[in-house]
Amino acid sequence: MNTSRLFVLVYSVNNRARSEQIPNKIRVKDKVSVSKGVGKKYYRGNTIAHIHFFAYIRMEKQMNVLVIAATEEEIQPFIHSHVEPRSGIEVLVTGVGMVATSFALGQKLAATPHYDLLLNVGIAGSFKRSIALGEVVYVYQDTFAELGAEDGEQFVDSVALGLAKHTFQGALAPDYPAFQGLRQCRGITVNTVHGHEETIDAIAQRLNPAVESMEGAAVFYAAHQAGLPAIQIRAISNYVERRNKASWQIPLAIENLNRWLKVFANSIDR
Ligand SMILES: O=C(O)c1cccc(C(=O)CC[C@H]2O[C@@H](n3cnc4c(=O)[nH]cnc43)[C@H](O)[C@@H]2O)c1
Repeated sequence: MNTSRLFVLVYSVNNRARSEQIPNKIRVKDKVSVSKGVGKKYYRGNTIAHIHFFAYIRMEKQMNVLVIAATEEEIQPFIHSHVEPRSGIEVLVTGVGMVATSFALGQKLAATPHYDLLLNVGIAGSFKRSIALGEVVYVYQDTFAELGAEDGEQFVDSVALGLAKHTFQGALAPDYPAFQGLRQCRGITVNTVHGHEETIDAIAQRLNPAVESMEGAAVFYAAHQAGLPAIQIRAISNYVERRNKASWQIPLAIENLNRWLKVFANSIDR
């Protein structure tokens, strides 16, 4: 259960009653300069006000999160260990790639549009050797990297063509321990995983992404269309390089991703 605190302050200034709701403790401390007791006086701007009533209310609200993954394999440990109906977490397995993701998520949101957060999780490739294999990262922006046209050697993106937006932002992370200390990365989403030195150099020069997946931008796009916040969390399974599947560390990435998911679920389930 996600809880939030609400302060209700009823006070009078020059015998005229006023009230306000103050959504967290810090702001109360900021605003109430003398005391929070009934009958006490405190300063509001230049005016002395008289407090009649001060209540501290603990509100409880279920936060509904849709966790979206391309394959069941990527979130199997989490599915089996944690998700309970009361936690407010639902899982959607879409299939690999932006087309499968868009269709599955579009269908889901048409049937159930009530989510507070869409959370895209999965493994991903990294363009940066400074990111360790297995590291869990927060992808704050994602681009449909192939959306556009070729003009000889040049790539003309869909915005330059006047056809479509190609880059979408994720939401700001909630103030949960799970998000603290995560590396913030820019991502690209592709149909064809980069595996050729020339195209890897070209995309690094054009967009300088940190990570690559096959679904991220599709989730951000769907969230944008539906008016819902979306967050993308990826665990790095491989470097983007000439195809070398033997060096991919999928089990490590899945293990770390699922450990992160547990911490996240505990945050919203408190
Ligand atoms: O065996 C291969 O060559 C191969 C080619 C494409 C994809 C795969 C996967 O197993 C990907 C499944 C899943 O993982 C994400 N992912 C992981 N690494 C990358 C990457 O370097 N570039 C793009 N996506 C990646 C992706 O989101 C898929 O859903 C194997």
